[in-house]
Amino acid sequence: MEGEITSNKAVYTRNVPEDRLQLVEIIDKSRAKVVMFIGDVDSGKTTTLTFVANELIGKGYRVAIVDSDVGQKGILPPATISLGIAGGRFSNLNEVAPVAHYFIGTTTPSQHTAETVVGVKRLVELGKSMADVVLIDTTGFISGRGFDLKRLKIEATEPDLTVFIKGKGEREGDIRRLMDSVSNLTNTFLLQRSGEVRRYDPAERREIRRVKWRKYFEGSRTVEVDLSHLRVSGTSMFSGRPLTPEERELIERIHGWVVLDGWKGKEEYAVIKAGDDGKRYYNRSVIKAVDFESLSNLLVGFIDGRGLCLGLGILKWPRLSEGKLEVLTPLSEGELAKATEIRFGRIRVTETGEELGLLMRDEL
Ligand SMILES: Nc1ncnc2c1ncn2[C@@H]1O[C@H](COP(=O)(O)OP(=O)(O)OP(=O)(O)O)[C@@H](O)[C@H]1O
Repeated sequence: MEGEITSNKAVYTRNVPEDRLQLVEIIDKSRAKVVMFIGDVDSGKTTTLTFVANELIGKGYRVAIVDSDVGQKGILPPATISLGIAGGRFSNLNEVAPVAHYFIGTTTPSQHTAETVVGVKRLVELGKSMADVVLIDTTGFISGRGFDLKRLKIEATEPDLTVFIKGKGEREGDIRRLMDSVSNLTNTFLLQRSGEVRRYDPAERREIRRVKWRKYFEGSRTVEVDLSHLRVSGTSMFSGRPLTPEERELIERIHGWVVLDGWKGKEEYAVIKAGDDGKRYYNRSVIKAVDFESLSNLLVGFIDGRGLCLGLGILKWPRLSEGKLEVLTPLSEGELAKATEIRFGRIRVTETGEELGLLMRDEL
């Protein structure tokens, strides 16, 4: 089973419906530069994209792939959006060499719409400058907020062609509505759903992710991150001025917390407190209280001066009084030296791939 799961679930196959060949012809004839693939969960998006990419490579195209399927990434690392350039034919997205990443910090885009759109846009632009055609893989999140997300991605990247895979059951209507709503922004093409697609339940999807996390963090080591050298983003912690002893005492007295560290921003406070007392009644727009435990094994990203993600880390131990973080990362000294920023994610995960939980966006 492990052998099967170490590769991505989508692999190259020629056993695809006829309309995929028609699609390749359209891309070739129209010289489409940006093509986005949309469909519901397990509808065959990645399998279709892999087929189309290989056909185009066979025709001599230099193909870039933007993998924005954050829940089931083919191009590592997980929880980012990645740009890869195919060096030649490939059977599996994980063979495509990554050239740039954008940090999302979690495996579901629902609370990170803005980051997802910005990331896809930036990597598509980069891909356009490096390849003849950019193929964009997306998540199967297409209803509710997912509907808006897909629309926004299309508005931002202006694909020459957007490929939809026919939905099944109630998803059929979602796909039709989405297609209608963007038909003034992009050319659209509706593909049949392959009879070969197979569904993966949440436990199987988690298991596939577990293997990928483990692969990414293999051979990692703990490094000391000095916060006086790196900017912190993705959280209201570590910014503003430190609390005065009086403020700390007052907050502790009012709320009955043990405050480990805290900062005063323009108008709001952020504190790290020991233990979760379960109290949620305080006004979070005034004070953001972070449980120390929720920082353990939190995913972080190392960001370079261009705002792109160099790689990931797992926060192992915040040494608050020293202004330092101990972070497990596979990045080399040379790569870490390019980081200007450390960004906080919203998933807790171990280096063996065990997902300990997602955090709400406003929790940090
Ligand atoms: N033409 C095909 N022949 C054989 N298997 C297929 C075919 N199309 C899809 N599958 C299988 O169906 C499953 C789902 O396909 P795929 O991973 O491409 O879907 P997806 O829409 O990209 O999924 P996700 O929602 O995770 O992004 C995979 O196991 C894949 O191998």
